Amino acid sequence: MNRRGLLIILSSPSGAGKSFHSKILRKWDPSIRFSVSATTRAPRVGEEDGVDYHFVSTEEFKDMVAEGEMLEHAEVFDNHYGSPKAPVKAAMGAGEDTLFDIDWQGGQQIRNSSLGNDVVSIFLLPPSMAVLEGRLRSRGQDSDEVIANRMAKSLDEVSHWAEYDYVLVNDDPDVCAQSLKAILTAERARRERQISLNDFVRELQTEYEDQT
Ligand SMILES: Nc1nc2c(ncn2[C@@H]2O[C@H](COP(=O)(O)OP(=O)(O)O)[C@@H](O)[C@H]2O)c(=O)[nH]1
Ligand SMILES: Nc1ncnc2c1ncn2[C@@H]1O[C@H](COP(=O)(O)OP(=O)(O)O)[C@@H](O)[C@H]1O
Repeated sequence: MNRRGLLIILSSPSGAGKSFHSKILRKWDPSIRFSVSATTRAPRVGEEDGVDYHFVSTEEFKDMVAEGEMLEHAEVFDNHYGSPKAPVKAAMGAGEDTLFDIDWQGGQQIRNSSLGNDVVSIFLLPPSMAVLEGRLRSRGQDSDEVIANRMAKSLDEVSHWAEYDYVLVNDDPDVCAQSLKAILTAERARRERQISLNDFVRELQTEYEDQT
């Protein structure tokens, strides 16, 4: 039996390194599908529609929610963000893992949904607040005002760290990437084992029923 794909949720305050590590993970294992969120935020330089995000109007976003097309959705930094449901169901059915770069609200909604048992959630912490601000600045994508807003909200996001299965400090990028790969390798093995044990226990039951 094919295993159902895992839902890998990566959260952190803005600038702590979700996009950076999500790209490394997908390069390491190209079978990992990235959940392309819909957002009402304006595209950044270099972001591609349909690849980094589906950039939509507020009206389009609200229609998607009303039609029940979102697995989860939330308002973050005054914009709407949501994860379309259909690609996630397709990936799970095909036994492939989906990676989400979403905030704590989205993580909580998926964990509390009927797919909660399929979730592996990881929270990234910055090594310090000064480094976090430095990363937001060095990314060179956001205005001072946007950076100040993200810094002001970063500790709200951090306050949810204990809701996650794993928490990593993203200091040395290679060390953090190795930890992420180790987590996925172990979680995948655990899931395979669960399936083979389920089958084995079913065989024991059949054997017993045949004998009695
Ligand atoms: N709940 C939810 N949050 C999302 C989704 N997509 C992105 N986010 C979060 O929205 C926040 C802002 O994302 P973005 O504007 O790309 O900024 P960045 O995190 O600084 O790169 C981040 O915390 C993302 O993880 C989504 O589909 N659902
Ligand atoms: N461990 C790290 N050391 C140094 N720079 C990093 C590290 N992780 C990420 N970065 C850089 O910090 C900036 C913010 O990271 P990003 O992945 O865009 O954050 P997020 O997606 O969480 O908002 C990017 O320029 C990225 O290349």
